[in-house]
Amino acid sequence: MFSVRRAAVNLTQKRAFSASASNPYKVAVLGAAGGIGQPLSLLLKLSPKVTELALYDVRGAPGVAADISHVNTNSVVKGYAPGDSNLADALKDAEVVLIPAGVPRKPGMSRDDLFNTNASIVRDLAHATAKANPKAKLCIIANPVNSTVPICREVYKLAGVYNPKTLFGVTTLDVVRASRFISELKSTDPAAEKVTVVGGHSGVTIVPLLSQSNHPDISGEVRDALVKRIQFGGDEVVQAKDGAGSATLSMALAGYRMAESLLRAKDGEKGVIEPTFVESPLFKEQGCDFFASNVELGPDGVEKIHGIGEINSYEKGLIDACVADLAKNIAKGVKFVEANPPK
Ligand SMILES: NC(=O)c1ccc[n+]([C@@H]2O[C@H](COP(=O)([O-])OP(=O)(O)OC[C@H]3O[C@@H](n4cnc5c(N)ncnc54)[C@H](O)[C@@H]3O)[C@@H](O)[C@H]2O)c1
Ligand SMILES: O=C(O)C[C@H](O)C(=O)O
Repeated sequence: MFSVRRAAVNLTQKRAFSASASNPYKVAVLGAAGGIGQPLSLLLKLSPKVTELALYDVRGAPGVAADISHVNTNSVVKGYAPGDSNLADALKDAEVVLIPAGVPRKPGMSRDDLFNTNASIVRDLAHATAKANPKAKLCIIANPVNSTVPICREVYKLAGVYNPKTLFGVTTLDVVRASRFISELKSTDPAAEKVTVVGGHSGVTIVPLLSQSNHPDISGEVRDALVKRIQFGGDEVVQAKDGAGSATLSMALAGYRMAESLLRAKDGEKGVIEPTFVESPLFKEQGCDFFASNVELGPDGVEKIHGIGEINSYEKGLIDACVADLAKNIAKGVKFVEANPPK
């Protein structure tokens, strides 16, 4: 027991000292005191790539920052409450900005039911980012991602600073879940299970391409149940939390993975690929300016958008259902900003 603890402490120290191998990076979390924000910030504190952590929330961020700042890694943590130039200061010089700010679902709600509350929260935070630090890589976690990401594009366009390479909807949780669920089914190591998931981030817009996984043989009712579980995995957590919110801990891991991948790519690492919801040519003709697929990341953000690859007729049906819903979700976000531009 003692030696295990020693090993853990040594690992933390080693990580802290290896920070010099990477460039210094500031990361900002907006909504940092929430269910996702807190564990996400903790994981970022453990990253040797992050040298400064800016934690902003409408309530509680200074306390969360004070707490996390005691973790024994070298990065500096600062908490920011609303007022004066605080939000702009939190955003200034950040390489990556993550936005988990917004309300989560309760049982019986769809992600789209969050639109009325979260659209304006995301619009205003995107507006602040467009003004204070338009070059930051902006990662949107707040739901409904299918609409909040287009909202950010419209806000950036109005500010004259839109760059499609730096706007990301975080869909990493869908592939995290997919690899875990398939590993449970097949009794394998989830780390070895890579499942491509494309489309958007809600219900039928989440399209797992099992034919491209290690188990293309999964078929019939087993396949249908697995696809449904991946598409509606978020509901499992919402129901289990019974009114207390949605996925926070698995989402923190997924958000951390996305941020870390962006920093690795910024540091010049080649072949960094993440699934993410970005402005994409793949289904533009069908009304979907945004689409999640595997994206190769580079120092400037999006380097190359991968196509969806070969799919079977069952998956073609899933894509058709996805595109029909997704186009509406995207249009809803665009219309919201037209009618309610940021002030
Ligand atoms: N993309 C995904 O895969 C994914 C996964 C899980 C949850 N989510 C979404 O993430 C969002 C947050 O979930 P949560 O469980 O952390 O919720 P939460 O309620 O626990 O935390 C949200 C935080 O945002 C803060 N906040 C609200 N308005 C703000 C503003 N204007 N500026 C700054 N902070 C503000 C709140 O004070 C709170 O601390 C939800 O919309 C949820 O649906 C997305
Ligand atoms: O399900 C939710 O509402 C939260 C999140 O989008 C998830 O996939 O867990």
